Amino acid sequence: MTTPHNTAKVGEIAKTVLMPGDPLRAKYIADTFLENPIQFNGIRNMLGYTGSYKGKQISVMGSGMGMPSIGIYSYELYKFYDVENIIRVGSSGTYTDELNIHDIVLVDSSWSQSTYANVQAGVEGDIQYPSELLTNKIEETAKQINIPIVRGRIHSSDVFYYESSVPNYIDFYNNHKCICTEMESYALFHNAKTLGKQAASLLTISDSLVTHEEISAEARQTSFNKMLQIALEACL
Ligand SMILES: O=P(O)(O)O[C@H]1O[C@H](CO)[C@@H](O)[C@H]1O
Ligand SMILES: O=c1cc[nH]c(=O)[nH]1
Repeated sequence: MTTPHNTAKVGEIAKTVLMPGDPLRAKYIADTFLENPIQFNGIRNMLGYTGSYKGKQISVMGSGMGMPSIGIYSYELYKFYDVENIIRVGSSGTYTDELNIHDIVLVDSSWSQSTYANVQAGVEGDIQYPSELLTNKIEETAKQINIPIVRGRIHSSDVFYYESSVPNYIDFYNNHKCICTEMESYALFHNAKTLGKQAASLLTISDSLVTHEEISAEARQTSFNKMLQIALEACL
């Protein structure tokens, strides 16, 4: 079957999907790391590809930005395409000067003010967790290939640009123990749990809320190879 957002037929998407927010990062991953990638989706330019990595079939697809967007794409992958594992591979802004640009964060919980889980399934609470098994596998893989990562709680926000009249990153860091921010993991983790599937999230620090240092839009498409290597190796 196809969906309003995905023209792939069942069987064209692998059991494990790497999911960056940016569809052009999905194309970069397919072009750089997958053998014989075949594009399965282009609707709304939300590019998706299936290819092989060291002999294993893996798919990669953009999620778009924000929880409504990853909510749709991840739900369809799990529910209609028999996908078992989704590993988000995202960019993130750090809330602390203990993290530097290009550091890699493995999410072990996501705090959010989002209503996604409540609206979608009546679930209360402001924290969602990734799948322990998949997250532990990613952590072990990073150790094996000697790429340092930091495991911690993150903030999944509905907002990128805040007014100064509302609490800022200092509050999210001090009072909610979030070390960095992005915009999708909370909804992804909720969908996975609700549908009995696996999800994990790896993030590369692209900018700092503390120092205002940041990398370019182009670098956010193409400079995350270490994080991608961890995610791909963890699929094997
Ligand atoms: O780089 P991606 O994976 O899109 O992730 C982060 O970047 C976007 C904001 O610039 C949001 O989607 C946020 O979660
Ligand atoms: O969601 C995001 C991603 C990167 N940097 C931010 O400040 N927010």
